[in-house]
Amino acid sequence: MRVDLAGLSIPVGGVSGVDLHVEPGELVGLIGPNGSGKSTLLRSVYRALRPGDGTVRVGGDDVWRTLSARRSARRVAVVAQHSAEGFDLTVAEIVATGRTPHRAAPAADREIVARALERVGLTGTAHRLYATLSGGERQRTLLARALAQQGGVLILDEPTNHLDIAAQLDLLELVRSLGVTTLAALHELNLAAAYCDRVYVLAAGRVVACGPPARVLTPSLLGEVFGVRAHLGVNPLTGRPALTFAPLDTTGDPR
Ligand SMILES: Nc1ncnc2c1ncn2[C@@H]1O[C@H](COP(=O)(O)OP(=O)(O)OP(=O)(O)O)[C@@H](O)[C@H]1O
Repeated sequence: MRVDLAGLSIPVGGVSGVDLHVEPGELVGLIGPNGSGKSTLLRSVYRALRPGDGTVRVGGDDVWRTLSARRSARRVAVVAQHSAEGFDLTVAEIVATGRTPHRAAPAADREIVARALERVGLTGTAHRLYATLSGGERQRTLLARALAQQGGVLILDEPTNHLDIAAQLDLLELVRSLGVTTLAALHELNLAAAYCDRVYVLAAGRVVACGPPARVLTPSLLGEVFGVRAHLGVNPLTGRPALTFAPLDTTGDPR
């Protein structure tokens, strides 16, 4: 399913005139400094924050003017920041809440929940309390809930926050392997560089660059937008683009 944002402006978050699209099956990263408008933009896509101007189309239909909240939730699923609810629920119960927008038979719902748990590798964890899980397992649970929603479009808002490096790589590998149309705000630029098909760079609410990471994440752009010195190379372990950074005003001497 395709996502198209045209002329999107959201005064409350400073987002202004954003054009962005995600092709079916693409993993697109949204990057930018703190406060540049990433979460605000995503919230308008998953119908939590009404834009002041412009359109958000998912699968060709206007999320705000044509689709009801329920129909929109059947197309767009989200793993948002601070999804800390559900501490007294089991993993399977949390994943089952992804079925809320649908009106399916209970047996069909159970089957879909089981499949979602299997896709994220949590089948054996289904009856554990969410509160007892590691950070990585919690994020995989929330991803399974989004998959159970069967939306066709996945929105991820900084999904790797607070995860250790293994859990970060594990989550992005998993998201990539799903092949679901995904728009993800990512703080960790090396994850964006390694896993995204394309990235959009936001600065002060506007798109300042977009394209494949190796073309977009140049030292001059990163200097301009993030105020750091950067080097774009190749990760010798994976062959994917990799960045290293230094503050703007240092010579490289760590003392
Ligand atoms: N409900 C609101 N009321 C007022 N200002 C808001 C509101 N929501 C967001 N903002 C402001 O809009 C700007 C963009 O915020 P947003 O959270 O979208 O940025 P972000 O790029 O996701 O930041 P971060 O990387 O820190 O998560 C910020 O200056 C923020 O303070």
